[in-house]
Amino acid sequence: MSSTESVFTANGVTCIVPAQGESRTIFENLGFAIAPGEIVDLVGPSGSGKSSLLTAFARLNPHATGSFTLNGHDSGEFTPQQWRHEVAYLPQKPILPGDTVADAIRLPFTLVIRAGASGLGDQNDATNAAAATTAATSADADSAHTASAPHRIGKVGLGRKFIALFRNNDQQARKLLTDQKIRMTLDAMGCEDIDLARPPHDLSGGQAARVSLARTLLTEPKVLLADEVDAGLDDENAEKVADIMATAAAKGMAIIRIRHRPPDGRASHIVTLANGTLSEKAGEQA
Ligand SMILES: Nc1ncnc2c1ncn2[C@@H]1O[C@H](COP(=O)(O)OP(=O)(O)OP(=O)(O)O)[C@@H](O)[C@H]1O
Repeated sequence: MSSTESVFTANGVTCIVPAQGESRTIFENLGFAIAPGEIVDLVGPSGSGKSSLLTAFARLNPHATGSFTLNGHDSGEFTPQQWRHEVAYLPQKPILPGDTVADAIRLPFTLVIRAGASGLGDQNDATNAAAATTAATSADADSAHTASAPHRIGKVGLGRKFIALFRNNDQQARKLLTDQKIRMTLDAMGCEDIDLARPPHDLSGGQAARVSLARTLLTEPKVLLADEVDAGLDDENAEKVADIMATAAAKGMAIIRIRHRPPDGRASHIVTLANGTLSEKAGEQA
């Protein structure tokens, strides 16, 4: 694993989940590090704990413990929201509420304004925006891994709340993140095919994956944790998603991708999680 000039490190990471009234250790005392601009692919058998590890890195996994640093600063120096701004978790299934694609992309910024109006906006906008993105997009992770976030986004609970907040604050969010800026950002990512005025539920799977990725990248995390975001996509769309990430990495973002697809030549390292152990085999570099 990378160690020189790491932007992110993890040490002593352990995950113990409840299992039929007892507990089961998924992995124990794992270490990991990644440098700015690196793409590390995390692979391994189904159920080996890849998602559990990524959600642990994002401090979203209540069953995991460990020490984490960002640019040499211990995670304890950050609030969970600040941490998730810098270490952003992107789940496999895009969740894009709102009437239009532009609204869906603006969601984190809309929620920032809402937080400010409620007197909760005591951190900077980007931090809140990223935290909101995580909250809005990590429903899968929440349901699987986060005991402290019992609401599901969707037809009930948090979903409606987000949409209500979204409508209330849309005007201000439009000023913070204009349609023009969104258009330029999407075009720069090779997403010229995505119409901002379209309802998000009309998007193809590949388009939805790219919009979800674009939304997270707009909040400028230092580390992106991408949990199988190319699963279920055809090769062409998987390539587009990979291109967008490679461009972000070229600008310095550290990216960890859980992947089940064959290597695509973009990873700096490929790390396998199996039987509770992380290993990087010689010759597996992409
Ligand atoms: N909250 C939880 N409660 C109980 N068991 C859990 C919980 N979260 C994860 N597990 C179990 O931990 C193991 C690892 O799950 P995880 O989703 O991290 O694996 P994975 O490698 O990402 O799998 P896949 O490749 O199929 O997505 C699985 O056996 C899963 O059932």
